[in-house]
Amino acid sequence: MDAYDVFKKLTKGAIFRKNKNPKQTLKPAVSEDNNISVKTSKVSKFLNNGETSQITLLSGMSHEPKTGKKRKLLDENEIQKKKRLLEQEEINHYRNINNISVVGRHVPNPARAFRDFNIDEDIKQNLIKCGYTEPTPIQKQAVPIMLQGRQMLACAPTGSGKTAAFLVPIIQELKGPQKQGFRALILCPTRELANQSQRECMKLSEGRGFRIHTISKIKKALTQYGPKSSKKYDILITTPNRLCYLLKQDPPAIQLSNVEWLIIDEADKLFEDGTRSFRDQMKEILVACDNSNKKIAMFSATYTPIVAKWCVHNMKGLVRVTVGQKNAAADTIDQELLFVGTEQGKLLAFRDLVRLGLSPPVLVFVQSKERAQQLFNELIYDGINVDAIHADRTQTQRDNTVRSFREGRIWVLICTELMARGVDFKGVNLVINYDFPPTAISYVHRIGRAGRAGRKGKAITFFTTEDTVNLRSIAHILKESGCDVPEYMLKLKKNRKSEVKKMAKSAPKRDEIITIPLYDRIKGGKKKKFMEISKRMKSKNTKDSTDVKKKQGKKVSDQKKKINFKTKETKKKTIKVKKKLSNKQ
Ligand SMILES: Nc1ncnc2c1ncn2[C@@H]1O[C@H](COP(=O)(O)OP(=O)(O)OP(=O)(O)O)[C@@H](O)[C@H]1O
Repeated sequence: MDAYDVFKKLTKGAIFRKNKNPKQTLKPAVSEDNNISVKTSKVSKFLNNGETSQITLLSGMSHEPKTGKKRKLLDENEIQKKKRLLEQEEINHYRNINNISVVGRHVPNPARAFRDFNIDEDIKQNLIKCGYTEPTPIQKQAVPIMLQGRQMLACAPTGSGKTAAFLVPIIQELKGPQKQGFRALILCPTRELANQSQRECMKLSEGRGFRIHTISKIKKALTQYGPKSSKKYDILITTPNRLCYLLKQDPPAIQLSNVEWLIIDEADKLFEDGTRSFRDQMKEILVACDNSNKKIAMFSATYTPIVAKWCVHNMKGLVRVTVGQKNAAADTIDQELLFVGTEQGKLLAFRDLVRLGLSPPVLVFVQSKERAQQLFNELIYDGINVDAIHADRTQTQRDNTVRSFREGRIWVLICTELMARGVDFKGVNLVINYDFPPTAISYVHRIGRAGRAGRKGKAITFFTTEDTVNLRSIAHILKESGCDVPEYMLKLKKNRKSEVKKMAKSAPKRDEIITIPLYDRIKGGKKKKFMEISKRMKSKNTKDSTDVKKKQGKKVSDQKKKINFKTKETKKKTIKVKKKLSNKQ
């Protein structure tokens, strides 16, 4: 068999086509392509030193060992490459153990300690003065990103230190006070949160002399920030509502052209759709911040696709950072769902909790300001130091209540959704959702008022037969956090989107929060008594029976009088409470 026969046998069935691109020929013995050289070098590892140096890999391809300078360079490159790979692996591992995930190009490495932050010494000292010994995971990753001037969307659990994560880079970047007007703008959904962030900013920037403003008096603000003002202010922390009011003046009562950093705290709330939508206000503010070097960073404990989509389309070089699971509750909170049957059952359950011993401070969430007032009227006579905070109270009243709660003069604070986001009360031991939260996201924020900064907390959520719409999704949040949850809740049917939306927009109608008046409670017994009497009357049918009837009738009418008196008493009690409240206000 000659060579031709062997070739024919070996290529039996193979189809040969003409090479369409004759330029593409097999690469020479040692390719310049890195991949091949890496592969070949791997092969060369198996050879003993100085052993036959030429290996034929494929017909026509061979590995020629490099000599001298060329070889050294190649080895050096390889070492560098391996080093980089190892470093990246280490960084990934560090991110994993801190539950940090990032999406974006060339994301800066997370810092391990405050000393790794590329910031001035005085800020590091201020962090230590605040009692912070180590950065939290979101601070580890977000601070280096913002210090590089990158735009960011950050999502990290409630109470995980997001405020300092955006304040530290801003303080570093702005360096010191200037007369250029506001250079950083921080938007928050409520004034309580704005005040709180201002306090944190003052602590972290101590010694720098920044003028950090919140808009507390709108009349004063109308003249304070106009074009003719001294512009001696640096950082503005406010709600979109107040800011838009100033922007709408003709000419605008505030200039935002020098804003370098725009921070949107509780971003998903500020991008929420609705009747009193923040979204339109956000548009106006973004137009007013017309500095071409402006950078945006958004922070929240929860995430909605709308925000992510907006960021992807509008923020160049965006980095997305997530700590832990998206939209999950902080793992320091022990969560419980408590079935209370009916509205009346809620008061009984609450009083039971008090009887067993509550350890203040406790936050109680209800769905409306009316219900906050109703619950307050009930609890004020239970000997608990209680107060209520809601949008109908003046700002001064709200500030006083928050201060009293922080200082421990109020043990139980009844509040509405107003306090669900961002507000940081140190040491809140227990959150009670008296009314079921309107959405799973609201649940995460409400219960997030407990278990902050690594401390333990508890959350109890009452639910009745009416509260089925979000039960399943909230039950899943409990499960993901490792809390006990009955299996049937997880298997509940998924609700229609329209139902979920309806629930989020308007709270369900609920019976008034009031202890059933004595009159109503006796009513059932009274009926029973009448039945007994009439039965007896029928069986005896005697003159005596008429006497009994008269006697019983008299008793009942006496009782009625008493009941009337009691209901009058209850009414008086309510009037008293109302008077007390209006005096307080
Ligand atoms: N590095 C740190 N070490 C210890 N405590 C910290 C650290 N950073 C912040 N804190 C504290 O943690 C608490 C929660 O911080 P912060 O209010 O910023 O949380 P958050 O993530 O914004 O929460 P939310 O999503 O509810 O708004 C605050 O009391 C703050 O002082």
